[in-house]
Amino acid sequence: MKVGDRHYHSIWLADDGWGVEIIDQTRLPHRFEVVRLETLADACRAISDMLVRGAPLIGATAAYGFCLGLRRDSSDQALLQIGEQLVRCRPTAVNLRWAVERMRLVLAPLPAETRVEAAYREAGRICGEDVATNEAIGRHGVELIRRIWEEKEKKTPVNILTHCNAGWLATVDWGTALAPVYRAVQEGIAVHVWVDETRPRNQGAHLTAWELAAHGIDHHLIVDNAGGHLMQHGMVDICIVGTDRTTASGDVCNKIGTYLKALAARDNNIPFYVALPGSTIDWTLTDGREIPIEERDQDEILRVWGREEGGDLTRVSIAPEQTPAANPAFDVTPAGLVTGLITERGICPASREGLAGLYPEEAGA
Ligand SMILES: CSC[C@@H](O)[C@@H](O)C(=O)COP(=O)(O)O
Repeated sequence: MKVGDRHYHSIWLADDGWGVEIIDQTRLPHRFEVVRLETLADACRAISDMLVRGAPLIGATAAYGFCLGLRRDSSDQALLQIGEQLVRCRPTAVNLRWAVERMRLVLAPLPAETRVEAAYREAGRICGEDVATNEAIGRHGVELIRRIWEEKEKKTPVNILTHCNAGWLATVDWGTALAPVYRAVQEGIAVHVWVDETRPRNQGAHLTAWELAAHGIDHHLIVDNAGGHLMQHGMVDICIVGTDRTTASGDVCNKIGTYLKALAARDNNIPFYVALPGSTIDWTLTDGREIPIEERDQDEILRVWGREEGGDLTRVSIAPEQTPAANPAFDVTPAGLVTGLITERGICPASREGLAGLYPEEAGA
């Protein structure tokens, strides 16, 4: 999507054809910095330290991490070790495992000396498919927004609430939850987005707001606790969020705080949709409580990053020095609270039957 006048993807191959370039998302919105990855360790650090984040982009980075690792050693043993190292970087987003398994499956049968080239080809394919998938999510999801727009007789913008960042920065392009929003804007539908700040890492304030501002899309940043109030006062027409892992029965695991938004939406009869690519479905799980929830460093809660008036980036403490913090990074919204799942294959109920209808080959496997 757009950064200034240029069209960017969130990850791309450098001009030399082997280095990998990413946007350092820990520096946004204050600095736009491109970082070059040259080794498997670089890719692992980019994922664990969240220079890249968002389930689909984590998967894409892992695929390129595989390429970088294989440049050093493309033996059978390395193939296993690279995958294991990548999978350990972050536990919740299943796209990481999905990408690693896909790379292994393609590369394992090949002679070692041909693996590097094949790995780059496959990583490129994963990225290309991600763009097409998210574009399709946008095409299906926009119909929900259009329906509300027509119900409002096209008189006032459709108010969409979103949590965390499930925009183009979280994928290779387009985003999942924001793809229908971008599409709506392209089709001339008036939208306004309520952007949850998304403590503690503020992906809403730092990334979603930045993306929307760059595209001139009407939005307001709100604190995480404001959503329920806005819903009670008729100021939210629809919630659309992303997911890091969806069970075969439609439970969705997303950024911490998503569940509370789903509860408030249910209490206020507001449709609550989750947008996802097929690669985010974990067909091995039927109960969201089995999803591993990442526990991150307490520092993310106890200190906040910001820009001083002079322009320098700084970090300040916001709690007493002796206060410990607990930092679960994701929560699970049970399928019963989800109005529907927006996928690249269409929209379905958040249920085993709904998902099986769209992905019969996976559900039956
Ligand atoms: C299309 S992204 C869906 C999710 O990955 C997104 O909503 C999210 O929770 C990201 O969490 P993050 O911790 O920033 O990686």
